[in-house]
Amino acid sequence: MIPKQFPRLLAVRDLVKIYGLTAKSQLSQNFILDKNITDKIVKYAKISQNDTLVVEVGPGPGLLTRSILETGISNIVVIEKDGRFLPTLMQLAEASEHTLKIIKGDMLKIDHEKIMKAAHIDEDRIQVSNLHLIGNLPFNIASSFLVQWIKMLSDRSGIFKFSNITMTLMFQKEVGDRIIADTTSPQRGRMSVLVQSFCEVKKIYEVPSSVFVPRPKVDASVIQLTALPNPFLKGNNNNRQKVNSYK
Ligand SMILES: C[S@@+](CC[C@H](N)C(=O)[O-])C[C@H]1O[C@@H](n2cnc3c(N)ncnc32)[C@H](O)[C@@H]1O
Repeated sequence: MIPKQFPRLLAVRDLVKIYGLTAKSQLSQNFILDKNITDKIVKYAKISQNDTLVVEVGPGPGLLTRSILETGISNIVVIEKDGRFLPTLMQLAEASEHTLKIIKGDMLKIDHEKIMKAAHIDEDRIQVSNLHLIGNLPFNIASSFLVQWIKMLSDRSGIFKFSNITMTLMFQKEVGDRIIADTTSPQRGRMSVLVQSFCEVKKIYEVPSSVFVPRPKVDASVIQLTALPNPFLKGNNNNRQKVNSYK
């Protein structure tokens, strides 16, 4: 369901000009200002209304966010470190009738309770709910994000307590290739083994450097990671029972 106010919002490209939003290289800001591309990312990500919560990391001026909202999703929280984007994101939040909640913060340091609070999700619902984590990640720290999230996924902490978790994340192509490399690939390394121990992985979209503003030196790819079932969760605890039976 598309909120009625959306067509009256200024185009993100114009908002970027109006607010003088030049990219900050230290925050690895390479924007996508072409709605066809963000719509495709969302389409290939298969974000659905079954997703209880969508969390977007680094929304920037918010074009990918608009594409997500247009799926009719009812709950989205975005975390953005750069305060300059707050006015454009707030316009979008108002137009979405507050389906969109904004947190200004650093995703590497944030207390995930803050995300759960913003989303109004209580602990009881988490174990039967779906989380979709999405983002055109800042290339310079994308691997740090992923390693932190896999660690949290391994102990099911923070937002990784949800029972079903899908992540749709943009990486620079070379990093994406390492994440999905199988045992026969020369690109296989620590990152492939770590991520594939906890997730099914696939490349869903290749994005040439020419679609970003400013244009980075490298191409990118969107990788989808689906968390493998946790053997220690309720209803899925065969391993734990096996351990107990030896006592
Ligand atoms: C590659 S840009 C993508 C922007 C926008 N999503 C797009 O596709 O046009 C990365 C975004 O992540 C933000 N960012 C960088 N480091 C961050 C962090 N530690 N926590 C949250 N956001 C961060 C940047 O300010 C920027 O908006």
